[in-house]
Amino acid sequence: MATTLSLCFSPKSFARRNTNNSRTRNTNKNSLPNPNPNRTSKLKKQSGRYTPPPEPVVLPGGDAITYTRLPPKEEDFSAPFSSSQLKLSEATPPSLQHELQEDDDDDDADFPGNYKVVEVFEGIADSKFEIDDNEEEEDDDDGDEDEIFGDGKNVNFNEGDEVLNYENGEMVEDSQEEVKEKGVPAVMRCFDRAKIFVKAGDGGNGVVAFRREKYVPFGGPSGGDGGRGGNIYVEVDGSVNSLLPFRNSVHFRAGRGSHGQGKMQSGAKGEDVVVKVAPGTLIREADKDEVLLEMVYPGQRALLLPGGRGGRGNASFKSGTNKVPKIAENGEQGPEMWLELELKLVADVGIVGAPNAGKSTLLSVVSAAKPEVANYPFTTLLPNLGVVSFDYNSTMVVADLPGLLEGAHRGFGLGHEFLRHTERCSALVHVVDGSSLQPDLEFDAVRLELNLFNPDIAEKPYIVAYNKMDLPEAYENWESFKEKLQSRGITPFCMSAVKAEGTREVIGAAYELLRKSKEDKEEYGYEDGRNMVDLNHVADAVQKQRNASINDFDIFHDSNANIWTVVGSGLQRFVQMTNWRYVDSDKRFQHVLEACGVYKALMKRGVKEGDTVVVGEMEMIWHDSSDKSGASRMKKVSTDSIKWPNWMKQFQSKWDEIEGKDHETLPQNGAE
Ligand SMILES: Nc1nc2c(ncn2[C@@H]2O[C@H](COP(=O)(O)OP(=O)(O)OP(=O)(O)O)[C@@H](O)[C@H]2O)c(=O)[nH]1
Ligand SMILES: [Mg+2]
Repeated sequence: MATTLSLCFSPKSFARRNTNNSRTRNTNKNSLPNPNPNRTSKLKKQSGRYTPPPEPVVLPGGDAITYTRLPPKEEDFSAPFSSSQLKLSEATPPSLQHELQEDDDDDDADFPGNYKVVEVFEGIADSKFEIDDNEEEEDDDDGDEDEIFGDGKNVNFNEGDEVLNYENGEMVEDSQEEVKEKGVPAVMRCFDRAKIFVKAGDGGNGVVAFRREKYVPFGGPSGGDGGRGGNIYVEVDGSVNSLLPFRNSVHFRAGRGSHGQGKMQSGAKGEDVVVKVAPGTLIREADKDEVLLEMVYPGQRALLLPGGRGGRGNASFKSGTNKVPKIAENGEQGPEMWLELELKLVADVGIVGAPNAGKSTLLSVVSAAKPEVANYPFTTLLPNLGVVSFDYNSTMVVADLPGLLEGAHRGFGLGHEFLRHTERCSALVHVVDGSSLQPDLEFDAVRLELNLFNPDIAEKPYIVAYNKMDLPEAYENWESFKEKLQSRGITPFCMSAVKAEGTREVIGAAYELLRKSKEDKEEYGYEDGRNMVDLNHVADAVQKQRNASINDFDIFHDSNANIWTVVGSGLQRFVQMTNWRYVDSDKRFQHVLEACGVYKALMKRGVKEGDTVVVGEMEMIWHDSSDKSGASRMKKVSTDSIKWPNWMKQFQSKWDEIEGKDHETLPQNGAE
């Protein structure tokens, strides 16, 4: 029994696909003129709906990519806190705002590019910036997307976009999750996560052209291939130390390859796009846990998404049996994805402890960093980094983190915002305030918080530094504290950070832990980031999927609706690259389906006359041919039985209207 697939698009199903599937529409866009010339202006109107974001606070010296500290805004501190949380207005002396402002100026001198005194990345939250993802998705599906690059209008806040709920002036705590974000005034939130959209360039289309030259009769096919689409790279830029630039640029689209031209001219390659990130940026696919890339060392570069291949022109289809091929391919679509970026400090040692324990004081005496030190909790609002150098060759980066409160893992206080930065540290220094009422309980409470936040952090090697030994109450409690810890197998250090006594021993011990952990890592060949992993593995995976054989496919049958769906990435790519404008495309399509065994497999599974068969974005009706001659199946397919998809006709009439009729008529099947 001979068999064919009739290319009968049902207008209904096409309409459905057209709205839901951007790939379908892109294909049409490539192959047909824009039937709606007003679309560009509509787009502009859409983007005009967004209220332009207010100018962020920018440090002197041009575009700031790093905030040292933003001046607190009145409204940020006016939010009521739950009773278990510390009220910042109480804890912060009135002069703080002024001091912070002064600090800004001082710190600027140290930027960028060293860790001397660096406090990192802070975002301003403003509900005006809220744009839901769907809206962005809509923009993405727009036909004009290739021309838009980092439009600066679509802003996506992950940390700062929370809208707090208040009832009668009281904050409504719906769930534990919400508590986490509500405890922190917006101005203190750390802009260390960002969501961006990346899309590699589509390949340019190949064209059908024939050589026409005087004295050269039958010049033959001369349609050139389309150019390759641009690639998306991710690169670590040492001069960037926050994700702040992604507040304004959310979309990164590489250029599309140019279309081929006559006289065998291939299209130009699309422009590459390099996304620059700060050292210590983790990249995940949005809403997935797996880390795709870990960008640590300045200069590291990863090919993330390779551009689509250019479609072949008709010159490439010339063969012994077909010397005048009227066929050319669409360019391959460039892959696209939403990414989540997360910035983690690249610190070797993290200083943790309860608020007011003396963490910042310790950092200030062991490094050149000048963090804010004051006698009230939550002096440190953002992590501070300092470089501790023992000699020329041995240095380490130490991060002083905001104090941890009981319940920090659930979001109380500020420390939870930054705990994730310690995930990357090799060792911790746990500072205990010796002058507190019960230092050992304070110690246990902080350890518990670390454990509850992430057991991996609690398992890191750590030093216990009992501080404020110059105060009598601390001195008195030291022996009992030491004994208690020793009975648990921990040997604590004592120090007076403010007098810089005992601090060298503490930091020396931390360095020892660090050195040991580095040695362990080197054993596993993990240390040199440049050789650590093949950073192109994401692109390789994309490429592998692209190179999937056309013969690898699965068939799914929906017996209720009599729909057969043929799924295979090779086949789907083939369908996407088929340019239905050209006469020979349909023949080739039928031929390939037969050659790769789709017909055979369908018949084996029991496909019947009139069943719907879906391959990629094509929907077809199965047609059993009654011709039983011994000729090959493809020959048996009468060209009359092949119908152009309905949408071709619809668009042809629109095109006629727009162009005023007198253009080259689309070739009709069977017209040869
Ligand atoms: N007497 C004495 N006071 C100290 C010592 N170390 C720190 N302090 C004081 O303790 C207070 C808090 O010090 P910070 O270094 O700001 O404490 P912190 O742990 O960074 O506090 P937060 O950033 O708020 O979590 C300041 O007034 C310091 O001067 C010490 O060894 N002896
Ligand atoms: Mg501090």
